[in-house]
Amino acid sequence: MNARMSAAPISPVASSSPECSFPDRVATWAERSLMLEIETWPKPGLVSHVDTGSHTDMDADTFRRSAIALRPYFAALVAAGMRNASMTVLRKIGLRAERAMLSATGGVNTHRGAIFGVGLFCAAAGLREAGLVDARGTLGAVVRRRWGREILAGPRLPDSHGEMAGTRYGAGGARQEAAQGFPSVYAIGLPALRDAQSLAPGHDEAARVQACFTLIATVEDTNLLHRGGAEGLRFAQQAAQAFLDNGGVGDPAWEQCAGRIHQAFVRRRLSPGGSADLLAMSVFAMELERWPSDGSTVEVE
Ligand SMILES: CC(C)(COP(=O)(O)OP(=O)(O)OC[C@H]1O[C@@H](n2cnc3c(N)ncnc32)[C@H](O[C@H]2O[C@H](COP(=O)(O)OP(=O)(O)OP(=O)(O)O)[C@@H](O)[C@H]2O)[C@@H]1O)[C@@H](O)C(=O)NCCC(=O)NCCS
Ligand SMILES: Nc1ncnc2[nH]cnc12
Repeated sequence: MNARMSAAPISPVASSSPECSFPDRVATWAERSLMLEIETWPKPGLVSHVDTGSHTDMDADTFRRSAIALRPYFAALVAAGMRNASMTVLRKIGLRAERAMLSATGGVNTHRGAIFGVGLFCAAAGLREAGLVDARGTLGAVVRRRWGREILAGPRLPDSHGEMAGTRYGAGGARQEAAQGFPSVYAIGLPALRDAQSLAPGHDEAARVQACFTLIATVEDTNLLHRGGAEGLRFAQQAAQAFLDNGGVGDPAWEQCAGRIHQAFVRRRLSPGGSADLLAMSVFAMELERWPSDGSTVEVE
């Protein structure tokens, strides 16, 4: 594998500075996870530091401005989790974050799903740090146990792309993924990241590409259903699976192969935004789910 140097420097995680609070440390990593997702190419149909994929209204800088704007809201979600806040409270913070996102992007929806998913992971990190739940549980398990029922019962956005995909195709979307504890992160994205990084240490961008394709091959992404219907979702999943069956990033010609698939998505205007968010969440979990140093294990359900 030959990794590509990121085009833009990623701000160093401030976790080493002693005066940095726990919410700030987690928010720094949440912002960095969104930045690393953008600094990954090729991601079929998606925006990266190389090109804008299937989009004409947003580019890498749009996402970077959004990620920077969201950082204080991720910190607020961590702090809310430390206070054992309800989903109603988290939702209010999330809606303020969405307004900040739209202000930073000139009205473009870059990260609504990521505000929800990464935001829930931030709140779960706070709840776990406060000792209010079993420290051995994953962030996903904490989300499922503490807020899963409220997420499913909570208010819905009747005209959202996700709701329309749910009504038309029966897709569970982001809400179902969250209520189940983000199985796509723990059973698909995170293992793919770890396996690829162990095969080729230091080639982190290639590992993120591998994880992205692995997610697209499996996730019922409502963005793909919104833009391409059931046929578009099937095309995307089969194309991603073919890349993996051919060896993924372990194949010497992987970048050319992945680039061709990227262009095939662009020709069809397909954009797996949900898989992009789940990739960012998998990167986030890589840091937050470090195996405890005392040798005990993190409970992965
Ligand atoms: C709970 C919500 C996430 C609402 O979800 P819902 O499904 O009702 O509607 P959407 O607004 O469509 O948001 C879902 C977004 O989640 C991502 N996603 C899709 N499939 C999955 C999946 N299987 N698992 C996980 N996540 C998934 C995806 O987000 C990304 O794509 C975005 C771009 O979206 P869009 O603009 O529609 O796509 P385009 O193709 O660009 O549109 P056009 O150009 O064609 O117009 C972007 O959002 C990415 O993040 C889905 O979009 C949540 O919205 C909600 O209720 N929020 C309220 C606040 C809150 O509760 N916060 C909690 C804080 S802890
Ligand atoms: N890189 C990306 N491109 C398009 N939509 C996205 N949603 C989240 N990340 C994205």
